[in-house]
Amino acid sequence: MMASRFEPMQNDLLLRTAKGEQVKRPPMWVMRQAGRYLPEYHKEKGSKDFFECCRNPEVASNLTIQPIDHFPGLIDAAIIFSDILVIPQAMGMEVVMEEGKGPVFPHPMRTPDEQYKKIMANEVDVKESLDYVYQAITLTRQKLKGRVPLIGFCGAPWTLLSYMVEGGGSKMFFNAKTWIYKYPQESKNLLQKTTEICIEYLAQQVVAGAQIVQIFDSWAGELSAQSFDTFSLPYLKQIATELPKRLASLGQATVPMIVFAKGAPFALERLCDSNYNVIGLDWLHEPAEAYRIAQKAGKVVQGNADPGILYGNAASTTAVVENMVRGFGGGKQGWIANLGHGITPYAKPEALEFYLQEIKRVATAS
Ligand SMILES: Cc1c2[nH]c(c1CCC(=O)O)Cc1[nH]c(c(CCC(=O)O)c1C)Cc1[nH]c(c(CCC(=O)O)c1C)Cc1[nH]c(c(C)c1CCC(=O)O)C2
Repeated sequence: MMASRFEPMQNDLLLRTAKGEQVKRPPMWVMRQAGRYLPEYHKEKGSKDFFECCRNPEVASNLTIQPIDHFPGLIDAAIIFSDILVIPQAMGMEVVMEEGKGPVFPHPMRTPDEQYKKIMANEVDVKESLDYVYQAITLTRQKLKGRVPLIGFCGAPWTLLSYMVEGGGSKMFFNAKTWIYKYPQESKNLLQKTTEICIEYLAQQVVAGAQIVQIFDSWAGELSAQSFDTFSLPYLKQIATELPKRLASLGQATVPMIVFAKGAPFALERLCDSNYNVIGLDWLHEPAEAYRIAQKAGKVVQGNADPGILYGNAASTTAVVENMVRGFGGGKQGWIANLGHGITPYAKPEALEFYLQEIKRVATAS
C-alpha cells in the first residue's frame, strides 16, 4: 500500500548492491553531498539558520536533490538533508549551529546530575517530535520521481553521547571519556535510551519513504577496541537486529542497513559479525584488505578515498580511483563508491565531478 505512493525506481544500483547483487558498475554517492561546497546550497539556504532548513520540508527536500541535479548521471542516491543532532534535540537538549564553528550545545550534560535525570525520565515521542524529517522524506521521494533511492540516517549512540556531554566537536574528549570511565552505568543508561530512540526514528523514516539507512558513528575512532566493544558495538548491533523487527511490526518491508564507524579500523571485523548489510570505510582502510575481510563475511563495503584527494589534480585522483576500483574487486559486486568521510566546504564541485567520472570510467572498463 505504502510503496505505491511513489513512482517506480529508474536507478536501483544502490539498493541492489547493498543487498549483495551483481551490478554493471558501482553505485556512487558522497557523504555531505548536499553542502557548502555547492554554490546553489548557499542560494537555497539564504539567511536561514541551518536547523531552520532541516525543519522546513520544502527547503530540506530541495537541498537533498541539489547534488543529483548538479552531477547528472554521477550520483546514484540522495541522502535526506538533516543532521545527526536532531535526536539530542528531540531528547530535550538545545543545539545551535554556529556559522563557521559547527554545532554547539549551550547546556551540555557534563555530569550525571539533574539534567541527566530529566533527560532519562523524558518520554520522547519520536514520531511526533521529528515529524518534520518524515515530511521532508516523503516530499523528497515525490520530487525524486524514482530517479535515485533516498537514504535515511541517524547518529550512533556513542557519537551522540559524545556531542551531548562535550557540547560540540572536541579534540580531547575530556567529558565523553570522563563519562564512560567514571560513570559507566549512567553512560550505558543514556546509550540504551538513545539506541531505542534511534530504532524508532529510523523505522519512521522508512515508513515515510527512506529506502536504505546509514548509522554514523563519526567518533568511533576515539575509543579503544575494548571500549568500542563496551560503549559502541552493542548498541550498533542492537539497532541492526531491532530495526527489522520494528519494521515488521509496522507492516513494513525491511531495508538494507549501512554502518559507518569512522577512524576505527579495528571495527571492521567486529561489524562484519553483525546484522548490517554494508560496512562504511574511511581512508585508513586499504581497499583490497578491507574488501577481502568483508567478502569473507558476505558484507558489502562503502568508501573510501580521503576527501582531501579532491584538493589534488587529475593524476593524483586517477591513481587513488584505480587503486580503489582494483582493491574493491572491480566494482561490479560488493562495493558502494563514496569518499571516506564527508566532502568538505573547500572542495571544488569540478573535483568531485572528476572523481565520480573516473570511478565510472575505470569500473566500467574493468
Ligand atoms: C558528526 C555529524 C554531524 N552531522 C552529521 C554527522 C555525521 C557525519 C560526519 O561524521 O560528518 C550528518 C549529516 N549532516 C548533514 C547531512 C546531510 C546529508 C548529506 O550528507 O548531504 C548529514 C548526513 C548536513 C550538514 N550538517 C552540517 C552542515 C553545515 C551547515 C552549514 O553551516 O551550512 C551540513 C550541510 C553541520 C554540522 N553537523 C555536524 C557537524 C560536526 C557540523 C559542522 C561541521 C561542518 O561545518 O561541516 C554533526
